[in-house]
Amino acid sequence: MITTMKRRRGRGENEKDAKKQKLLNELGQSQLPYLTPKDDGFHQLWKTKYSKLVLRNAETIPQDVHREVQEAFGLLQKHACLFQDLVRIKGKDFVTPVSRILIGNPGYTYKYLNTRLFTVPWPVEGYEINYSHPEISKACEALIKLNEHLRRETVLALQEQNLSETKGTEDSVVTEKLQEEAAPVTESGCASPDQSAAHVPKNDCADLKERTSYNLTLLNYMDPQRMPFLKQEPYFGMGKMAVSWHHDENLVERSTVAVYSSCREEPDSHEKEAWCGRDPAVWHVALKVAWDIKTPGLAVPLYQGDCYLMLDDMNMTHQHCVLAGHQPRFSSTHRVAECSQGTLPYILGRCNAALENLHGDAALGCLALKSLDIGTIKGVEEIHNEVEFEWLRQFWFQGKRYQKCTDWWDQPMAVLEEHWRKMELMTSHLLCELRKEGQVEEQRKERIECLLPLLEERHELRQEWFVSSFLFEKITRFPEL
Ligand SMILES: O=C(O)CCC(=O)C(=O)O
Ligand SMILES: [Fe+2]
Repeated sequence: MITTMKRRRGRGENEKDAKKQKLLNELGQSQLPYLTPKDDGFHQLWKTKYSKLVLRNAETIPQDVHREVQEAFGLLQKHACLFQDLVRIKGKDFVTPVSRILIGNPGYTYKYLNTRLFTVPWPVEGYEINYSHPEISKACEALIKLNEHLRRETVLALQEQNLSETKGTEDSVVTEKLQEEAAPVTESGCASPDQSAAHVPKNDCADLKERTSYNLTLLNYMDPQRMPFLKQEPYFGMGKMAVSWHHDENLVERSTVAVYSSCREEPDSHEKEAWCGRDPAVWHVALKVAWDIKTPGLAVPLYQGDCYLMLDDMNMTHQHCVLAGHQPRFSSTHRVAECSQGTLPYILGRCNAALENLHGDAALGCLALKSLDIGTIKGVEEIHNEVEFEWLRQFWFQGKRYQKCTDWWDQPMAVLEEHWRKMELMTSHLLCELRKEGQVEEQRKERIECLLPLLEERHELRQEWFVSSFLFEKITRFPEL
């Protein structure tokens, strides 16, 4: 818990840096090779080293999905629902060049680069959701529909890849069967209970469902004309990047990431053959094998409505980045977020557990702590830090952005804040108790030793948040500085 909370630089990051530096040294001045579709060997490279990247051209996606999703992008933009994030990389704060919004299951959150985003809920049964405008409701509906489409495509793609390992004439018959089955996925998530397990040996049923049930999508938008200071891709010379090299974080292990890409085509005016390497006017997703400078990189152009899938463990074995074209572009990136500590019911449960140690009535001012056991104290103060830094400050920091779309988080956040206030009281009660005379000295020492690191952490994190808020305010309000 505590380690995930820290915004400070961890040992892992330093090791990664050293590894990266070693690669850069080996590389020296030269640039690594990469292939695009106009290069010989592009398809061969894709097939051999990037086989878990699957492209679904726009033509394979139903027209109504395209229409509704593209309309949704326009509506979200019209209502100014997308925002640049302040993220923290290697201990430093950065504002992302892309603007984002998270849409997904009600009460879910997704943390990337130390920023926790909260979902604008898409409509699922059993939840009443107020949207601030019917057009935002419409947009969320389109995205859940796209989500379902991509989920089915993913099941098919995973099954096809496993089948491609089986031999001979059976292939086409089995593929046909699976395509029929992938359409309405049953409650169990398998194409058909009696067939799939036998044909898909590596992905057992429950697994397959878990690793394809996207629970949220992170939408990205960027207009390159308005972003003159994009970073150059450093290893291959691929040109300007909208999103730098990374692995997607906080996903269920071996889960697929599915991306819908939407970008108007360039009016056909630029010199087609004037460049070598990738076409700088066209958006691309680029991939490389992690920590490997022998395998050439791959740059795949993305045209209006194209989708790509990063299947299975591809997000772990490879890194990806997004190369900017000339036109504005939206993408919707569907993920299976690892949410064991990232949902509203989870954090409410934690708070309730902490408040169990509170005896009495806050309103009447007669409060007491039930137990001063070191285990209990530690547990409570950890939860106190968790709700403050992982939830409340994250939410406060992002200001009123969620209210542009929905009031969904207002009430739960007020409840969490109320819980946090009680925990503040609990800490001050605890400190009072520890100051009291007449305690067994040994016990008192033990309690202080258990409490101190947690209070120190709270203090440091409050300072960090203060500095970040100040910086963000400055950057967003006075970008010219
Ligand atoms: O826009 C894309 O194609 C992918 C963006 C991406 O990699 C991300 O949001 O993590
Ligand atoms: Fe990504």
